[in-house]
Amino acid sequence: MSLAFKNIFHGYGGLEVLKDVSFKTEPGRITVLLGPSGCGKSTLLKLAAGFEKPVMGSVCFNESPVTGPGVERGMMFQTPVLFDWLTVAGNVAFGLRQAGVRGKEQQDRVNRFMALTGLADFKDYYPGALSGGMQQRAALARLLVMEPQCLLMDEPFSGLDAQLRPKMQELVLSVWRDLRPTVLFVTHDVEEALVLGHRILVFSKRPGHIVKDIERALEKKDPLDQLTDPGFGKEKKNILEILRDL
Ligand SMILES: Nc1ncnc2c1ncn2[C@@H]1O[C@H](COP(=O)(O)OP(=O)(O)OP(=O)(O)O)[C@@H](O)[C@H]1O
Repeated sequence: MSLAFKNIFHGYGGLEVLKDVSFKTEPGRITVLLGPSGCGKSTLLKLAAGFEKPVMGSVCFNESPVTGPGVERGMMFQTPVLFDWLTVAGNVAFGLRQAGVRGKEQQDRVNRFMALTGLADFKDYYPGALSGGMQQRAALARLLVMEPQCLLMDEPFSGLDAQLRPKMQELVLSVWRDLRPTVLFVTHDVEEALVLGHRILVFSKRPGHIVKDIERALEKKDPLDQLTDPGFGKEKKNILEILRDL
């Protein structure tokens, strides 16, 4: 269940985006990619998802080269990707139907992941009737129902209100406690990186490369408890200093 990036160089036309990036995620842990806008964080997720191939270097999942998208690596975007014409339950069931999972098994899996993401009472709602946070819950349920081993999360909460974000972060932590997926989470928010990350990789400005690899405790408290922890401010300051000096 681990992703390995080896000597990745990538760019678009004449734009150099990633420069010699190598790291391997720990199985069943949350690795956060943190860095300034445009340094290539989302590009790394696209390479992991198999949407693009690196110009140089390799991406492997469980020791096998990534050659294209696969259900074992599920991606979540900043804007929830939902079908407006299907109910929440219909959206969550969509991938299962495509995969030929039907009947009671489909129903059980949809119900399980709607409950896990706090959507049990919203199954007959259409996405347009949901708040942004609920839409992201539905997007997460839709991803989780396919039982991916690895979650690729590209700033999924950056469009949400500040008071909603700790709730969504708690959701990620509770999903992680239940299912222990390997998570690669992109953010440019230092607090979010600290709240979620078991490991934080800090990237330079473009062309992005890793400037700091920070290991953190495995046990994760509730986001609000973490934010008010006396040591939290010091860790945040250390990272902000790294980002300031880039
Ligand atoms: N398909 C593409 N074609 C051309 N340029 C691209 C493409 N995708 C990304 N870029 C450029 O590559 C650079 C890195 O983009 P990327 O989205 O990976 O950065 P990021 O670190 O995730 O930034 P942000 O935090 O702002 O989302 C940016 O300058 C972006 O404009």
